[in-house]
Amino acid sequence: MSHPSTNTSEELPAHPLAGLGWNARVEAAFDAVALGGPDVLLPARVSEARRGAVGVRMPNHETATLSPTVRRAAEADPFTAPTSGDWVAVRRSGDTWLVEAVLERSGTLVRQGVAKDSHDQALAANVDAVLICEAADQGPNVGRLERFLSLAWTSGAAPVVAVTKAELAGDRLPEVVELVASVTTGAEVHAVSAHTGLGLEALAAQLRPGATWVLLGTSGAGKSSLLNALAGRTAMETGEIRDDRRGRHTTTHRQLIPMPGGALFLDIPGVRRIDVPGDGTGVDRTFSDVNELADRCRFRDCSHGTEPGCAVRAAVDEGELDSGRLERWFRLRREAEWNRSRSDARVRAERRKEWKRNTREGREAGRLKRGH
Ligand SMILES: Nc1nc2c(ncn2[C@@H]2O[C@H](COP(=O)(O)OP(=O)(O)OP(=O)(O)O)[C@@H](O)[C@H]2O)c(=O)[nH]1
Ligand SMILES: [Zn+2]
Repeated sequence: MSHPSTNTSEELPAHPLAGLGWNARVEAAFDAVALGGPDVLLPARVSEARRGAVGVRMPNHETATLSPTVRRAAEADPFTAPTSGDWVAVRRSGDTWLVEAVLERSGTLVRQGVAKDSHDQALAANVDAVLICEAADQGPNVGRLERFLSLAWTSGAAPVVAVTKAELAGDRLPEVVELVASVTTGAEVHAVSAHTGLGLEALAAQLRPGATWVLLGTSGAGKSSLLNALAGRTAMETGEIRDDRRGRHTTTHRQLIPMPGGALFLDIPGVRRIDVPGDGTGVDRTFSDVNELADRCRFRDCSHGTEPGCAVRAAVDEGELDSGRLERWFRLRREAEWNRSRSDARVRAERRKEWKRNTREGREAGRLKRGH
């Protein structure tokens, strides 16, 4: 029996933000911006990003406006704008809250900027795990899965794959799961059904307290249904409800959704197009099996075409590597390369602009060009 005066760590009250994923890393990031400054800053977590403002939990729901510094930084590079899941430092100013800083992120899901001059966008920040949903009755589409996996791995968060609507696959389920598992190296695959409850307990056991999750998957993959089944309540609207309300005004509602075991789900905007990030690490990780083979090729710079001693081609010939997977690896690597070159081009263009603004030569160049 514990005595009231014994003050063991178990008896310390939990941090008021513990239920929102507050941990030692975030605390250190907060201290780095909050200590020593003239203002009293408080930590808060972004549940919903809007233009010029954010919905936050601290832990009660509040709205916070972006401070001029944060707004200017977001205008210069939208990637730095506070997004769902971000931890921010806020300050009371009159009767509003001001976001004074966005704390250092870990696990950021990136929407690759695709236009030549476009910036990457942060879809969700401080994500620990990504739950990728692929419906059992529609394929599965392994190419799409590899794209989602690349996106997840690049973020630094750990992917888990849910083969949803598992009961619809009937006798084919083992075959479907095997196909999914064959392209899911280094991540768990769970066959689940929101309707029958199949696999939910095993998946729920993965949702560790304080961990932040994001759902990825195409529209209709069963993400909302799965989330509701795991939560044991209606936390997100499913397809049927939305169809009922079609035509009526709907708000996009982004939230931090608490789960029974203490994990959180971030409800992020649907990812329609999945462009592989220019940072190729996610593609490398997704295709780690192919990369391991490539390490055994005779030539370091083997293109896995017609070179002698190519371990990758040998694996295809021996039936150990699916030729379709090899083709998809080539394609995603090319795409990542292309996206990287585009963002490099944007950075170069911005540096040139900066140089023109800041240097005397630049000003002179401008004057010469204008002819006075
Ligand atoms: N048979 C069966 N149907 C399911 C299951 N889970 C979801 N569905 C159905 O699949 C449809 C789409 O489910 P949602 O949960 O709305 O899918 P979503 O991925 O959230 O869709 P978006 O919000 O558009 O991205 C709905 O009609 C669900 O009833 C399941 O386990 N079994
Ligand atoms: Zn090779």
